Amino acid sequence: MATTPAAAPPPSPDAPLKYLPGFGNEFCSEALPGALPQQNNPKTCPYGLYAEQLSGTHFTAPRVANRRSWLYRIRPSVTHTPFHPIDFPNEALTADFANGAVTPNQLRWRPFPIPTEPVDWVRGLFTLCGTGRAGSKEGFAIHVYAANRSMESAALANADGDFLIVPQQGALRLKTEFGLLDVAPGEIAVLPRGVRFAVELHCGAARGYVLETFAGHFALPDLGPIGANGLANPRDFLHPVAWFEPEAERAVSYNVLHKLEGQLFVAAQAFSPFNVVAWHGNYVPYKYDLARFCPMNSVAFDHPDPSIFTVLTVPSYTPGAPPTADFVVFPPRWLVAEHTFRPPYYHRNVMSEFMGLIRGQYEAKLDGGFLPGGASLHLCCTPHGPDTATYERAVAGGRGEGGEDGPSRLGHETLAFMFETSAIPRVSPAALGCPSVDRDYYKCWVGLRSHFDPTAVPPGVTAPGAATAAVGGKGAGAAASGGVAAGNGVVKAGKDADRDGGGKANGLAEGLGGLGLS
Ligand SMILES: O=C(O)Cc1cc(O)ccc1O
Ligand SMILES: [Fe+2]
Repeated sequence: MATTPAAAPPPSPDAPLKYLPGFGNEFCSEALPGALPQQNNPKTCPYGLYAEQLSGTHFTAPRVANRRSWLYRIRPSVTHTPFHPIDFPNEALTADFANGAVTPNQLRWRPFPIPTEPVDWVRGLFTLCGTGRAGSKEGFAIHVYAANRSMESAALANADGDFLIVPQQGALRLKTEFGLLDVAPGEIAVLPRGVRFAVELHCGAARGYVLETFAGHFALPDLGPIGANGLANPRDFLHPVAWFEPEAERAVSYNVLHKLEGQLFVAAQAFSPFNVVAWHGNYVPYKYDLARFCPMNSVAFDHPDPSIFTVLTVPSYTPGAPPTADFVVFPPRWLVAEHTFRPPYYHRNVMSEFMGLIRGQYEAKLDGGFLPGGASLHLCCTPHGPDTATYERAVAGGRGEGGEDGPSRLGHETLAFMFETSAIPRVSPAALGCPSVDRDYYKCWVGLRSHFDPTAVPPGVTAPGAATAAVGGKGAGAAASGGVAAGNGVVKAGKDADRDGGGKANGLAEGLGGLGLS
Protein backbone atom coordinates (compact mmCIF):
# COMPACT_ATOMS: atom_id res chain seq x y z
CA MET A 1 0.00 0.00 0.00
CA ALA A 2 1.29 3.46 -0.84
CA THR A 3 2.52 5.45 2.08
CA THR A 4 0.68 8.71 2.63
CA PRO A 5 3.30 11.45 2.61
CA ALA A 6 3.36 13.70 5.64
CA ALA A 7 2.36 17.22 4.63
CA ALA A 8 5.12 19.80 4.71
CA PRO A 9 4.43 22.49 7.31
CA PRO A 10 3.13 25.61 5.54
CA PRO A 11 6.08 28.03 5.42
CA SER A 12 5.32 31.19 7.32
CA PRO A 13 5.14 34.19 4.99
CA ASP A 14 7.84 35.82 7.17
CA ALA A 15 10.30 32.93 7.37
CA PRO A 16 13.08 33.23 4.78
CA LEU A 17 12.82 30.53 2.15
CA LYS A 18 15.63 28.16 1.23
CA TYR A 19 17.03 28.26 -2.30
CA LEU A 20 19.41 26.34 -4.55
CA PRO A 21 22.03 28.63 -6.17
CA GLY A 22 23.39 28.38 -9.72
CA PHE A 23 22.42 28.86 -13.35
CA GLY A 24 21.45 26.08 -15.77
CA ASN A 25 22.59 23.40 -13.30
CA GLU A 26 21.18 19.93 -12.92
CA PHE A 27 19.43 20.61 -9.60
CA CYS A 28 17.66 18.09 -7.41
CA SER A 29 15.45 18.50 -4.36
CA GLU A 30 13.16 16.39 -2.21
CA ALA A 31 10.66 17.45 0.46
CA LEU A 32 10.62 13.97 2.01
CA PRO A 33 13.72 11.84 2.53
CA GLY A 34 14.27 9.34 -0.24
CA ALA A 35 11.44 10.75 -2.41
CA LEU A 36 13.75 11.25 -5.39
CA PRO A 37 14.20 7.96 -7.26
CA GLN A 38 17.60 6.93 -8.59
CA GLN A 39 16.23 6.61 -12.12
CA ASN A 40 13.85 8.91 -13.98
CA ASN A 41 10.81 6.65 -14.20
CA PRO A 42 10.96 3.54 -12.08
CA LYS A 43 8.12 1.03 -12.19
CA THR A 44 6.90 2.44 -8.90
CA CYS A 45 8.24 5.62 -7.33
CA PRO A 46 9.08 6.15 -3.64
CA TYR A 47 6.05 7.10 -1.49
CA GLY A 48 3.73 5.95 -4.30
CA LEU A 49 4.44 9.10 -6.34
CA TYR A 50 3.86 9.53 -10.07
CA ALA A 51 6.79 10.45 -12.31
CA GLU A 52 6.17 13.23 -14.86
CA GLN A 53 8.58 14.97 -17.24
CA LEU A 54 8.29 18.66 -18.13
CA SER A 55 10.38 19.56 -21.18
CA GLY A 56 11.45 23.04 -22.16
CA THR A 57 13.24 22.17 -25.41
CA HIS A 58 12.68 19.60 -28.15
CA PHE A 59 13.97 16.18 -27.10
CA THR A 60 16.92 16.30 -29.47
CA ALA A 61 18.08 19.85 -28.70
CA PRO A 62 21.89 20.04 -28.38
CA ARG A 63 23.00 19.11 -24.89
CA VAL A 64 24.12 22.66 -24.08
CA ALA A 65 20.60 23.95 -24.73
CA ASN A 66 18.56 20.91 -23.68
CA ARG A 67 16.15 21.71 -20.79
CA ARG A 68 13.85 19.32 -18.95
CA SER A 69 12.91 18.35 -15.41
CA TRP A 70 11.41 15.28 -13.76
CA LEU A 71 8.72 15.81 -11.15
CA TYR A 72 7.54 13.22 -8.61
CA ARG A 73 4.00 14.11 -7.63
CA ILE A 74 1.06 12.82 -5.65
CA ARG A 75 -1.21 12.77 -8.69
CA PRO A 76 -0.19 13.53 -12.28
CA SER A 77 -1.10 16.84 -13.92
CA VAL A 78 -3.34 15.08 -16.41
CA THR A 79 -6.04 14.38 -13.80
CA HIS A 80 -8.47 17.22 -14.51
CA THR A 81 -11.79 17.95 -16.21
CA PRO A 82 -11.65 19.37 -19.78
CA PHE A 83 -10.38 22.92 -20.33
CA HIS A 84 -12.88 25.66 -21.16
CA PRO A 85 -12.13 29.17 -22.40
CA ILE A 86 -12.61 31.79 -19.72
CA ASP A 87 -14.14 35.21 -20.21
CA PHE A 88 -10.94 37.18 -19.96
CA PRO A 89 -11.30 40.73 -21.29
CA ASN A 90 -9.85 40.03 -24.70
CA GLU A 91 -8.34 43.46 -25.22
CA ALA A 92 -6.19 43.00 -22.09
CA LEU A 93 -4.04 40.04 -23.08
CA THR A 94 -2.71 39.02 -26.45
CA ALA A 95 -0.04 36.78 -27.96
CA ASP A 96 -0.57 37.68 -31.61
CA PHE A 97 0.55 41.08 -32.82
CA ALA A 98 -0.67 40.88 -36.41
CA ASN A 99 -3.23 43.59 -35.58
CA GLY A 100 -0.99 45.67 -33.33
CA ALA A 101 -0.52 49.36 -34.05
CA VAL A 102 2.57 50.54 -35.94
CA THR A 103 3.90 53.93 -34.92
CA PRO A 104 7.37 55.44 -35.08
CA ASN A 105 6.52 57.86 -32.29
CA GLN A 106 8.26 57.84 -28.95
CA LEU A 107 5.75 56.42 -26.48
CA ARG A 108 5.50 56.85 -22.76
CA TRP A 109 2.98 55.71 -20.17
CA ARG A 110 2.38 57.23 -16.75
CA PRO A 111 2.29 54.70 -13.89
CA PHE A 112 -0.37 52.08 -14.51
CA PRO A 113 -3.06 52.38 -11.83
CA ILE A 114 -3.47 49.83 -9.06
CA PRO A 115 -7.03 48.50 -9.33
CA THR A 116 -9.61 49.38 -6.72
CA GLU A 117 -11.84 46.33 -7.34
CA PRO A 118 -10.39 42.89 -6.43
CA VAL A 119 -7.95 41.76 -9.14
CA ASP A 120 -5.45 38.91 -8.95
CA TRP A 121 -2.17 38.66 -10.87
CA VAL A 122 -3.62 36.89 -13.91
CA ARG A 123 -6.58 39.26 -14.19
CA GLY A 124 -4.19 42.15 -13.69
CA LEU A 125 -2.06 41.34 -16.76
CA PHE A 126 -2.21 43.89 -19.57
CA THR A 127 -0.31 43.50 -22.85
CA LEU A 128 1.47 46.66 -23.99
CA CYS A 129 3.33 45.48 -27.07
CA GLY A 130 5.03 42.58 -28.74
CA THR A 131 5.90 40.91 -31.97
CA GLY A 132 5.33 37.61 -33.70
CA ARG A 133 2.89 35.02 -32.52
CA ALA A 134 3.04 32.55 -29.67
CA GLY A 135 1.52 29.91 -31.96
CA SER A 136 4.53 29.95 -34.23
CA LYS A 137 6.97 30.27 -31.33
CA GLU A 138 8.34 33.54 -32.67
CA GLY A 139 8.72 36.87 -30.93
CA PHE A 140 7.74 38.13 -27.52
CA ALA A 141 5.12 40.09 -25.58
CA ILE A 142 5.60 42.82 -23.00
CA HIS A 143 2.97 43.15 -20.30
CA VAL A 144 2.43 45.08 -17.12
CA TYR A 145 0.48 43.78 -14.15
CA ALA A 146 -1.35 45.49 -11.31
CA ALA A 147 -3.09 43.34 -8.70
CA ASN A 148 -4.38 43.60 -5.17
CA ARG A 149 -5.21 40.07 -4.14
CA SER A 150 -3.68 36.60 -4.21
CA MET A 151 -4.65 33.92 -6.70
CA GLU A 152 -6.83 31.60 -4.64
CA SER A 153 -7.11 27.88 -5.38
CA ALA A 154 -5.86 28.64 -8.87
CA ALA A 155 -2.63 28.05 -10.77
CA LEU A 156 -1.49 29.22 -14.20
CA ALA A 157 0.66 27.42 -16.75
CA ASN A 158 1.85 29.53 -19.66
CA ALA A 159 2.16 27.37 -22.77
CA ASP A 160 3.13 30.44 -24.81
CA GLY A 161 6.59 31.05 -23.42
CA ASP A 162 8.79 32.04 -20.51
CA PHE A 163 7.78 34.89 -18.18
CA LEU A 164 10.45 37.22 -16.83
CA ILE A 165 8.73 39.15 -14.02
CA VAL A 166 10.05 42.51 -12.77
CA PRO A 167 8.14 43.57 -9.64
CA GLN A 168 7.99 47.34 -9.18
CA GLN A 169 5.70 47.55 -6.16
CA GLY A 170 4.73 44.85 -3.67
CA ALA A 171 6.52 41.58 -3.04
CA LEU A 172 5.23 38.42 -4.73
CA ARG A 173 5.23 34.95 -3.31
CA LEU A 174 5.41 32.63 -6.30
CA LYS A 175 4.08 29.20 -5.48
CA THR A 176 5.39 26.87 -8.15
CA GLU A 177 5.40 23.16 -8.80
CA PHE A 178 9.10 23.23 -7.88
CA GLY A 179 8.62 25.12 -4.60
CA LEU A 180 8.32 28.69 -3.38
CA LEU A 181 10.04 31.92 -4.47
CA ASP A 182 9.70 35.24 -2.65
CA VAL A 183 10.35 38.05 -5.11
CA ALA A 184 10.47 41.68 -3.99
CA PRO A 185 10.91 44.87 -6.02
CA GLY A 186 14.59 45.00 -6.98
CA GLU A 187 14.51 41.26 -7.72
CA ILE A 188 13.31 39.44 -10.83
CA ALA A 189 11.89 35.97 -11.42
CA VAL A 190 11.80 33.69 -14.45
CA LEU A 191 8.95 31.21 -14.83
CA PRO A 192 9.73 28.88 -17.73
CA ARG A 193 7.06 27.84 -20.22
CA GLY A 194 4.60 25.30 -18.85
CA VAL A 195 5.50 25.53 -15.14
CA ARG A 196 2.36 25.85 -13.01
CA PHE A 197 2.44 28.71 -10.55
CA ALA A 198 0.25 30.95 -8.42
CA VAL A 199 1.01 34.51 -7.32
CA GLU A 200 0.29 35.44 -3.71
CA LEU A 201 0.51 38.98 -2.40
CA HIS A 202 1.73 39.09 1.17
CA CYS A 203 2.63 42.79 1.29
CA GLY A 204 -0.36 44.54 -0.25
CA ALA A 205 -0.99 45.55 -3.83
CA ALA A 206 1.53 44.69 -6.50
CA ARG A 207 2.58 46.20 -9.82
CA GLY A 208 5.32 45.29 -12.25
CA TYR A 209 6.45 44.36 -15.72
CA VAL A 210 6.64 41.07 -17.64
CA LEU A 211 8.73 40.07 -20.66
CA GLU A 212 7.29 36.94 -22.23
CA THR A 213 9.41 35.25 -24.88
CA PHE A 214 7.67 32.93 -27.33
CA ALA A 215 11.01 31.52 -28.47
CA GLY A 216 13.97 30.14 -26.55
CA HIS A 217 14.89 30.59 -22.93
CA PHE A 218 16.76 33.16 -20.89
CA ALA A 219 20.51 32.63 -20.74
CA LEU A 220 23.47 34.46 -19.27
CA PRO A 221 25.20 36.64 -21.87
CA ASP A 222 28.69 35.74 -23.02
CA LEU A 223 31.27 37.97 -21.35
CA GLY A 224 33.81 38.22 -24.18
CA PRO A 225 36.85 40.27 -23.18
CA ILE A 226 35.31 41.00 -19.75
CA GLY A 227 36.55 37.55 -18.80
CA ALA A 228 35.10 34.88 -16.57
CA ASN A 229 33.44 37.08 -13.94
CA GLY A 230 31.17 40.06 -13.68
CA LEU A 231 27.71 41.28 -14.66
CA ALA A 232 25.23 38.64 -13.41
CA ASN A 233 27.21 35.86 -11.74
CA PRO A 234 25.68 32.34 -11.98
CA ARG A 235 25.80 31.69 -8.24
CA ASP A 236 23.33 34.51 -7.58
CA PHE A 237 20.40 32.86 -9.37
CA LEU A 238 18.22 31.16 -6.76
CA HIS A 239 15.95 28.17 -7.37
CA PRO A 240 13.25 26.80 -5.06
CA VAL A 241 13.48 23.65 -2.98
CA ALA A 242 10.80 20.98 -3.30
CA TRP A 243 7.64 21.78 -1.35
CA PHE A 244 4.09 20.53 -1.59
CA GLU A 245 0.95 22.12 -0.27
CA PRO A 246 -0.37 20.64 2.97
CA GLU A 247 -3.71 20.01 1.30
CA ALA A 248 -2.12 18.60 -1.85
CA GLU A 249 -3.48 15.12 -1.18
CA ARG A 250 -6.84 16.19 0.27
CA ALA A 251 -9.91 16.73 -1.86
CA VAL A 252 -9.83 20.43 -2.69
CA SER A 253 -11.19 22.29 -5.63
CA TYR A 254 -8.50 23.86 -7.81
CA ASN A 255 -8.74 25.84 -11.02
CA VAL A 256 -5.90 25.11 -13.37
CA LEU A 257 -5.49 27.99 -15.81
CA HIS A 258 -3.71 27.46 -19.09
CA LYS A 259 -2.54 30.27 -21.39
CA LEU A 260 -2.35 29.18 -25.01
CA GLU A 261 -1.91 31.66 -27.89
CA GLY A 262 -2.84 34.46 -25.51
CA GLN A 263 -6.16 32.86 -24.57
CA LEU A 264 -6.95 31.65 -21.09
CA PHE A 265 -8.56 28.29 -20.42
CA VAL A 266 -9.57 26.76 -17.11
CA ALA A 267 -9.94 23.18 -15.92
CA ALA A 268 -11.07 21.97 -12.51
CA GLN A 269 -9.24 19.37 -10.50
CA ALA A 270 -9.88 17.94 -7.04
CA PHE A 271 -6.35 18.38 -5.65
CA SER A 272 -3.62 20.97 -5.50
CA PRO A 273 -1.26 21.20 -8.48
CA PHE A 274 1.43 22.02 -5.91
CA ASN A 275 1.84 18.35 -5.10
CA VAL A 276 5.43 17.71 -6.20
CA VAL A 277 7.33 15.94 -3.44
CA ALA A 278 10.67 15.69 -5.26
CA TRP A 279 12.16 16.84 -8.54
CA HIS A 280 15.38 17.00 -10.50
CA GLY A 281 16.45 18.69 -13.70
CA ASN A 282 17.66 21.87 -15.36
CA TYR A 283 14.28 23.39 -16.27
CA VAL A 284 13.37 25.22 -13.09
CA PRO A 285 11.98 28.64 -12.13
CA TYR A 286 14.39 31.03 -10.44
CA LYS A 287 14.86 34.49 -9.02
CA TYR A 288 17.71 37.00 -9.01
CA ASP A 289 18.43 40.06 -6.89
CA LEU A 290 19.47 42.94 -9.17
CA ALA A 291 21.63 44.29 -6.32
CA ARG A 292 23.94 41.31 -7.01
CA PHE A 293 24.64 42.61 -10.54
CA CYS A 294 28.31 43.54 -10.89
CA PRO A 295 28.37 46.43 -13.38
CA MET A 296 31.26 47.21 -15.73
CA ASN A 297 31.61 50.74 -17.08
CA SER A 298 33.93 53.26 -18.68
CA VAL A 299 36.72 54.35 -16.34
CA ALA A 300 38.28 56.85 -18.74
CA PHE A 301 35.99 58.52 -21.25
CA ASP A 302 32.78 58.07 -23.25
CA HIS A 303 29.46 56.44 -22.45
CA PRO A 304 29.34 52.69 -23.23
CA ASP A 305 26.44 51.05 -25.03
CA PRO A 306 23.82 49.70 -22.60
CA SER A 307 24.52 46.09 -23.62
CA ILE A 308 27.25 46.32 -20.97
CA PHE A 309 24.42 46.02 -18.41
CA THR A 310 22.79 42.86 -19.84
CA VAL A 311 21.55 40.58 -17.07
CA LEU A 312 19.89 37.90 -19.19
CA THR A 313 19.48 37.32 -22.90
CA VAL A 314 17.28 35.15 -25.08
CA PRO A 315 19.66 34.09 -27.85
CA SER A 316 18.40 33.76 -31.38
CA TYR A 317 18.09 30.33 -32.95
CA THR A 318 20.68 31.41 -35.53
CA PRO A 319 24.25 31.66 -34.21
CA GLY A 320 25.53 35.24 -34.47
CA ALA A 321 22.07 36.72 -35.09
CA PRO A 322 20.80 39.34 -32.65
CA PRO A 323 19.08 37.99 -29.54
CA THR A 324 15.28 37.84 -29.49
CA ALA A 325 15.42 39.97 -26.35
CA ASP A 326 17.81 41.21 -23.68
CA PHE A 327 17.00 42.17 -20.13
CA VAL A 328 19.22 45.11 -19.20
CA VAL A 329 19.42 46.87 -15.83
CA PHE A 330 20.65 50.41 -15.13
CA PRO A 331 22.08 49.81 -11.67
CA PRO A 332 23.35 52.24 -9.04
CA ARG A 333 26.99 53.00 -9.93
CA TRP A 334 29.74 55.57 -10.01
CA LEU A 335 30.17 57.72 -13.09
CA VAL A 336 33.79 58.68 -13.62
CA ALA A 337 34.21 59.22 -17.35
CA GLU A 338 36.12 62.44 -17.97
CA HIS A 339 35.41 65.08 -20.65
CA THR A 340 32.31 63.03 -21.40
CA PHE A 341 28.61 63.73 -21.72
CA ARG A 342 27.67 61.31 -18.95
CA PRO A 343 23.95 60.69 -19.47
CA PRO A 344 22.88 58.27 -22.23
CA TYR A 345 23.79 59.71 -25.61
CA TYR A 346 21.24 60.75 -28.22
CA HIS A 347 20.63 57.83 -30.49
CA ARG A 348 18.56 55.88 -32.98
CA ASN A 349 18.93 52.20 -32.21
CA VAL A 350 18.29 49.34 -34.61
CA MET A 351 17.02 47.35 -31.61
CA SER A 352 13.76 48.50 -30.01
CA GLU A 353 13.80 49.60 -26.40
CA PHE A 354 11.07 49.17 -23.80
CA MET A 355 11.98 50.76 -20.48
CA GLY A 356 10.47 50.61 -17.01
CA LEU A 357 11.42 52.21 -13.72
CA ILE A 358 11.45 50.20 -10.49
CA ARG A 359 12.37 53.12 -8.26
CA GLY A 360 13.91 56.58 -8.21
CA GLN A 361 14.71 58.68 -11.22
CA TYR A 362 16.21 57.57 -14.53
CA GLU A 363 19.45 59.26 -15.53
CA ALA A 364 18.13 60.49 -18.90
CA LYS A 365 14.80 61.90 -17.73
CA LEU A 366 14.55 64.78 -15.27
CA ASP A 367 11.20 66.08 -16.55
CA GLY A 368 9.20 64.06 -14.02
CA GLY A 369 7.30 62.15 -16.69
CA PHE A 370 9.11 58.78 -16.48
CA LEU A 371 7.94 57.48 -13.13
CA PRO A 372 8.13 54.21 -11.19
CA GLY A 373 5.41 51.93 -12.52
CA GLY A 374 5.29 53.77 -15.85
CA ALA A 375 7.03 52.81 -19.09
CA SER A 376 8.50 54.07 -22.34
CA LEU A 377 8.94 52.54 -25.77
CA HIS A 378 11.33 53.63 -28.50
CA LEU A 379 11.07 51.48 -31.59
CA CYS A 380 13.70 50.64 -34.18
CA CYS A 381 15.47 53.84 -35.37
CA THR A 382 13.12 56.14 -33.43
CA PRO A 383 15.29 58.98 -32.12
CA HIS A 384 15.46 59.47 -28.38
CA GLY A 385 17.80 60.40 -25.55
CA PRO A 386 18.09 62.74 -22.59
CA ASP A 387 15.34 65.30 -22.09
CA THR A 388 16.07 69.01 -22.16
CA ALA A 389 16.62 69.32 -18.41
CA THR A 390 19.07 66.39 -18.40
CA TYR A 391 21.02 67.83 -21.31
CA GLU A 392 21.26 71.28 -19.80
CA ARG A 393 22.40 69.92 -16.45
CA ALA A 394 24.96 67.57 -17.98
CA VAL A 395 26.66 70.22 -20.11
CA ALA A 396 26.56 72.82 -17.34
CA GLY A 397 29.31 70.84 -15.56
CA GLY A 398 30.03 70.67 -11.88
CA ARG A 399 28.27 67.32 -11.57
CA GLY A 400 30.92 65.38 -9.73
CA GLU A 401 32.78 65.49 -6.48
CA GLY A 402 36.15 67.18 -6.76
CA GLY A 403 35.32 69.29 -9.76
CA GLU A 404 33.50 69.19 -13.03
CA ASP A 405 34.80 65.77 -14.09
CA GLY A 406 35.00 64.21 -10.64
CA PRO A 407 33.18 61.02 -9.73
CA SER A 408 29.43 61.25 -9.32
CA ARG A 409 27.12 58.55 -8.08
CA LEU A 410 23.85 57.22 -9.40
CA GLY A 411 22.66 56.23 -5.95
CA HIS A 412 20.82 53.26 -4.56
CA GLU A 413 17.55 55.09 -4.98
CA THR A 414 17.59 54.56 -8.76
CA LEU A 415 16.77 51.36 -10.61
CA ALA A 416 15.61 51.37 -14.22
CA PHE A 417 15.63 48.52 -16.71
CA MET A 418 15.19 47.85 -20.41
CA PHE A 419 13.77 45.03 -22.49
CA GLU A 420 15.77 45.41 -25.70
CA THR A 421 14.38 43.45 -28.62
CA SER A 422 15.52 42.74 -32.17
CA ALA A 423 12.14 42.38 -33.87
CA ILE A 424 10.08 45.55 -33.88
CA PRO A 425 7.21 45.41 -31.38
CA ARG A 426 3.70 46.49 -32.29
CA VAL A 427 1.61 48.24 -29.69
CA SER A 428 -1.65 46.71 -28.55
CA PRO A 429 -4.60 48.99 -29.39
CA ALA A 430 -5.65 48.87 -25.71
CA ALA A 431 -2.21 50.14 -24.62
CA LEU A 432 -2.29 52.97 -27.19
CA GLY A 433 -5.72 54.08 -26.06
CA CYS A 434 -5.36 53.64 -22.31
CA PRO A 435 -5.55 56.65 -19.96
CA SER A 436 -1.89 56.20 -18.87
CA VAL A 437 -0.57 57.23 -22.31
CA ASP A 438 1.48 60.43 -22.05
CA ARG A 439 0.49 62.35 -25.16
CA ASP A 440 2.94 65.13 -24.29
CA TYR A 441 6.04 62.93 -24.19
CA TYR A 442 7.58 64.58 -27.26
CA LYS A 443 7.62 67.89 -25.40
CA CYS A 444 10.48 66.77 -23.16
CA TRP A 445 12.81 67.27 -26.14
CA VAL A 446 11.20 70.33 -27.72
CA GLY A 447 13.29 72.68 -25.58
CA LEU A 448 16.59 71.33 -26.93
CA ARG A 449 17.69 74.53 -28.56
CA SER A 450 20.62 75.00 -30.88
CA HIS A 451 23.84 75.82 -29.06
CA PHE A 452 25.69 76.03 -32.34
CA ASP A 453 28.03 79.01 -32.53
CA PRO A 454 30.39 79.03 -35.50
CA THR A 455 32.39 81.80 -33.88
CA ALA A 456 33.16 79.72 -30.75
CA VAL A 457 36.46 78.46 -32.09
CA PRO A 458 37.94 75.66 -29.99
CA PRO A 459 41.22 76.45 -28.23
CA GLY A 460 44.19 75.67 -30.40
CA VAL A 461 42.28 76.09 -33.64
CA THR A 462 43.02 79.09 -35.84
CA ALA A 463 40.12 81.48 -35.67
CA PRO A 464 37.96 81.56 -38.77
CA GLY A 465 38.35 84.83 -40.49
CA ALA A 466 42.12 84.80 -40.08
CA ALA A 467 42.41 83.32 -43.55
CA THR A 468 39.07 84.32 -44.97
CA ALA A 469 39.87 87.36 -47.04
CA ALA A 470 40.48 85.49 -50.28
CA VAL A 471 37.32 83.37 -50.29
CA GLY A 472 35.08 85.40 -48.07
CA GLY A 473 32.79 84.29 -45.27
CA LYS A 474 33.43 82.63 -41.98
CA GLY A 475 32.61 79.11 -43.12
CA ALA A 476 35.17 79.00 -45.86
CA GLY A 477 37.62 80.35 -43.34
CA ALA A 478 36.91 77.47 -41.00
CA ALA A 479 37.48 74.99 -43.77
CA ALA A 480 40.68 76.64 -44.73
CA SER A 481 41.91 76.98 -41.20
CA GLY A 482 41.77 73.33 -40.24
CA GLY A 483 42.01 71.84 -43.71
CA VAL A 484 39.33 69.44 -42.49
CA ALA A 485 36.43 70.55 -44.56
CA ALA A 486 38.56 70.41 -47.67
CA GLY A 487 39.60 66.88 -46.77
CA ASN A 488 35.98 65.90 -46.37
CA GLY A 489 35.07 67.49 -49.66
CA VAL A 490 32.72 69.89 -47.91
CA VAL A 491 34.13 73.23 -49.00
CA LYS A 492 31.22 75.55 -49.66
CA ALA A 493 30.86 79.22 -50.06
CA GLY A 494 28.72 81.85 -48.40
CA LYS A 495 25.81 81.00 -46.12
CA ASP A 496 26.00 77.21 -46.62
CA ALA A 497 29.60 77.18 -45.67
CA ASP A 498 28.69 78.94 -42.44
CA ARG A 499 26.24 76.23 -41.58
CA ASP A 500 27.84 73.07 -42.91
CA GLY A 501 31.49 73.47 -43.72
CA GLY A 502 32.34 75.42 -40.58
CA GLY A 503 30.26 73.12 -38.40
CA LYS A 504 31.99 69.98 -39.59
CA ALA A 505 35.39 71.47 -39.20
CA ASN A 506 34.71 72.72 -35.71
CA GLY A 507 32.94 69.54 -34.64
CA LEU A 508 35.78 67.25 -35.62
CA ALA A 509 38.43 69.49 -34.17
CA GLU A 510 36.50 69.70 -30.93
CA GLY A 511 36.20 65.93 -30.70
CA LEU A 512 39.92 65.38 -31.22
CA GLY A 513 40.80 68.19 -28.86
CA GLY A 514 38.51 66.76 -26.19
CA LEU A 515 40.33 63.44 -26.32
CA GLY A 516 43.71 65.08 -26.25
CA LEU A 517 44.40 63.68 -29.72
CA SER A 518 44.41 66.82 -31.84
O1 LIG B 1 17.75 55.60 -22.19
C1 LIG B 1 17.83 54.80 -23.12
O2 LIG B 1 17.40 55.03 -24.25
C2 LIG B 1 18.58 53.50 -22.87
C3 LIG B 1 20.02 53.69 -23.14
C4 LIG B 1 20.89 53.95 -22.12
C5 LIG B 1 22.22 54.17 -22.38
O3 LIG B 1 23.05 54.40 -21.35
C6 LIG B 1 22.70 54.18 -23.68
C7 LIG B 1 21.82 53.90 -24.73
C8 LIG B 1 20.49 53.65 -24.46
O4 LIG B 1 19.62 53.32 -25.44
FE1 LIG C 1 17.81 54.14 -25.98
